[in-house]
Amino acid sequence: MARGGGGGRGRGGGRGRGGGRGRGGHRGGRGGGGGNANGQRQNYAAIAMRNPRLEAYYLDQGIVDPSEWGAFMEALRTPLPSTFRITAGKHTTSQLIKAMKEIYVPFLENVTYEGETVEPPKNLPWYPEQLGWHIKPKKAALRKVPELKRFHHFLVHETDIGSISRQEAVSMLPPLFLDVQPHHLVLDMCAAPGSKTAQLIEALHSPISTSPDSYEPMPAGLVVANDSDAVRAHLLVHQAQRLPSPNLIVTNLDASKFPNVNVPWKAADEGAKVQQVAMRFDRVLADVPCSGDGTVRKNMPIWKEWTPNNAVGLHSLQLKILMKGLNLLRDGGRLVYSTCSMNPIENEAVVAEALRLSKGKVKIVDCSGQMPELIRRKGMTTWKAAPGKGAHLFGKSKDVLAKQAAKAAEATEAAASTSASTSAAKGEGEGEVEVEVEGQAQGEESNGAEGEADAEAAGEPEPTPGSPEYRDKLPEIAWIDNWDQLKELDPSLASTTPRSLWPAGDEEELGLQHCMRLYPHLQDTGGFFVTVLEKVGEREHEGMAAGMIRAMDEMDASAAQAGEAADEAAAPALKRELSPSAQEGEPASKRVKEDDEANAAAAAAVATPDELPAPATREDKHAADRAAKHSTNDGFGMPGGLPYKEDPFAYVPYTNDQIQSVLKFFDFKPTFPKHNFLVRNPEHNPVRSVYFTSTAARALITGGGEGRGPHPHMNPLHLRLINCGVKALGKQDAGKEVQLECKWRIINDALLSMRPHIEERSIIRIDLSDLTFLIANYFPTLDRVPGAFGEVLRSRKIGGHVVDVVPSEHNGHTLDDALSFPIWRAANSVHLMLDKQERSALSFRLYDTDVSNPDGTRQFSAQQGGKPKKKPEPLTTEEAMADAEDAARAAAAAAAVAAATASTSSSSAAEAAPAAVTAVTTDTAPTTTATPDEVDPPAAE
Ligand SMILES: C[S@@+](CC[C@H](N)C(=O)[O-])C[C@H]1O[C@@H](n2cnc3c(N)ncnc32)[C@H](O)[C@@H]1O
Repeated sequence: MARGGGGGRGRGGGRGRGGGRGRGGHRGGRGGGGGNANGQRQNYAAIAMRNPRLEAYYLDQGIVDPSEWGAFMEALRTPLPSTFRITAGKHTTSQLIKAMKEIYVPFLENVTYEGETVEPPKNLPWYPEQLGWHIKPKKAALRKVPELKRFHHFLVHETDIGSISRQEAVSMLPPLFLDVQPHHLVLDMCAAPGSKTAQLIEALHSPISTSPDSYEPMPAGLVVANDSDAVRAHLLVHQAQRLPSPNLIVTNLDASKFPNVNVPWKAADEGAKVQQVAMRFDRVLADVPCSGDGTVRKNMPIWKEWTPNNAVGLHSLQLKILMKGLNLLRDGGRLVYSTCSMNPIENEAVVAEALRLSKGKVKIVDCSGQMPELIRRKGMTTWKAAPGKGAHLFGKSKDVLAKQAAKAAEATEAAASTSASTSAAKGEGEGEVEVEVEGQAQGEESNGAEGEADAEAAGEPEPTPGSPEYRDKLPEIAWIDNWDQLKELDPSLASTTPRSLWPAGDEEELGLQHCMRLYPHLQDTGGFFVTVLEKVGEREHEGMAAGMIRAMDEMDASAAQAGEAADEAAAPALKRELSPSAQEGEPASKRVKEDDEANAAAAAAVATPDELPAPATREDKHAADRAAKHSTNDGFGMPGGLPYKEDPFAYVPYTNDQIQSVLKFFDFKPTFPKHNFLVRNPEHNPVRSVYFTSTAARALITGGGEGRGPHPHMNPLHLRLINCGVKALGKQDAGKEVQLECKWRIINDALLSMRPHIEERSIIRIDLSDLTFLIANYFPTLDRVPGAFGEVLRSRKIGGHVVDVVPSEHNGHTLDDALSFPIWRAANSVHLMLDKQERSALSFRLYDTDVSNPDGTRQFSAQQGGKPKKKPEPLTTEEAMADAEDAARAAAAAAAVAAATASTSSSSAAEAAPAAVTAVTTDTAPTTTATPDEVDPPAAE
């Protein structure tokens, strides 16, 4: 098998490749450096995969048995396999599983690269329903070996349209342990770039514990995905478009200050009244910012930047986020705390303190019986802390003093036989020979690689990894026994160091052994930590989503009644307004003034302390936000006090004439949640695009009281809401001459949620040959559309329609499951509302070629994977890996296009072999980054 990067002890040897970019971010690493003890610059690649301080730290911590040390370190120095998940709940799901097992695995069975057999893709044994996969070949092999290249193109394409997600194996674990059900309110506290959010959305719509194909278009629950970094939060919005869901809300807050928000809620009891209640979540994911040393296999700069201090600096924030998550969890609810760090300071120490602070209200769940194929280690019940940079602590720490005394004795003995003294100590203690200590004394941090390099240069035999002799060659770590000792040594440092860094003796009692540690050498993954916590209470409680929906239903019903009554009452008033004689001599200006006063009084009456009584004018749409920023409510706050700049989120009354035209033209059933259309403009009117959310999302967005200025409600301000739901309707211009009954078309992203609510009589049924015609032809004139489909089309009104493609055969190709698509029937032509890439992906799944492209090659969007609004900030920790994947993906895609364009023949074995994949059918709602709005408005006729 070709293992990327080879094995061995990893001292240099040019393995420094792949992985993330050189970024500090939340890791807190210093970067830079690269000079050795003699001031010479070292080759980055030569030191890229070793860090003696990291080894010393983790050997001392005892994170794995010393006998495993060699395997552990070797795994850390070996590139990660590529891993991916097949998206659950899509119509593609079972077909893609089938394609992997029956087509790609056999197809890739006898592939060799540089004389070695390449292992075909394998299932991740612990991932449910065979949805998780990994493949190990080197990236170069993916580019050079035709069979692998072919497979890679398939992965890239399916990833772009959301049928496959590339994600590190261990990063897939937290959502699985969270056990999300369709009725759950889920909070993803630190969500960007969103790989776990995608799993949460999938689980909400299609719990994989049932069937991977079961899909609920609009479940009762909700996923609130939050990230404090505005650019990354927008990146998350962008990523989430691959899995469009009316049940997703994206917010941009410091998770440690996530506010309590009120939502309308009604108990199930008969006669219960709608109340405003603080929202509590059934499930919370706290995948917190961390030092990320578990990602070192992909994130090479960590080798260089790692210091014990990175973890110490994050501990308090991690604890605050976890405590906030537990506060927001309902009784009986479940929270998963995870990091991609192996450091107990960021893991067990945080969980232990949260349990202590929760005073018996929270417990760790023993998940050892779940996913038995997942090889994991128990949580640590004791650990050490090294909170300072340390030079001054070194001389005084008991542990270090004892070791230094021993070393000094050894050094005296050695001095008799040799005068060689390589890196002379200039620190405080005699015999303090570590180069790093010298560096620290000057206020610098070093990873200690220099000392090791010196030893290596001296040609000494290498001791067994993990042995005491091995440890002796590594630098000392300035361990401090407890907070009191730190206070003695450095009162100032102690004043800023939390006591919770150290174990308190109650760790086993707290159940920390039930935390789960994943190490790279166990199942060829990254390093990871995951713990499942449960708040004491009734586990199977229905949660709040059902009550929120009941409340919305009741309020909608009363609003409808009130509306009817108001209409009746308004009729005479309107008449009076229109009749000069009815004004009874009262000047109009007086009436306006009185109305204003009455409105102001009404507004004051509903204002909560959160709401500020400064009505903003339409022009100054951020006034409310600026005012709110100065309020005491943390929910408005952002690090740096950035103003909230989003356009308003306003639901459109279903009585609106545009919405009415949509409901009528598309023939929506009474079951359709017609109150859930939302717009994003100050006028609160459908202008260009209309969005659609679930009812629980509407409850959250419209809760929190009446807003000010353009913002109709307060919760979007409290939450710094940046995105919700799916884009559902796009306005279509059909030219001046054409009178449209309905100017709106359904956007493909939302069709999956809307299709079940459209009357069957309005759906146009077509077969695979008709679909092929639509894929292959852009804007064919109506007279060219063949058969019964052509006849039906010509009889339909101009406007948007929905076609169902029924299971059928065409030219030896089979469509197994029905598909639905939006089309636009223009005056003289018809158009399938999919962009170029969606057509291409669909066509490939159906026919293994692109029938919309004359040369049959795959077509990618101009911007691979689309483009976020702004250039994203450098990514940190584990998702740097995902980012690296993305970069690789983009490059591979470009290479694929170039290669495919250059290739004139498809007769190679690689091209021909997976033809059987044509049995694979497509999903009902393939998604892309470009909406039909942007790609292909039908030509004006
Ligand atoms: C480990 S990453 C999350 C990865 C993500 N869960 C995924 O699976 O794609 C940590 C995230 O936390 C965010 N973050 C850092 N500090 C935060 C805070 N105080 N509140 C919320 N998010 C924070 C970072 O911007 C980063 O996106």
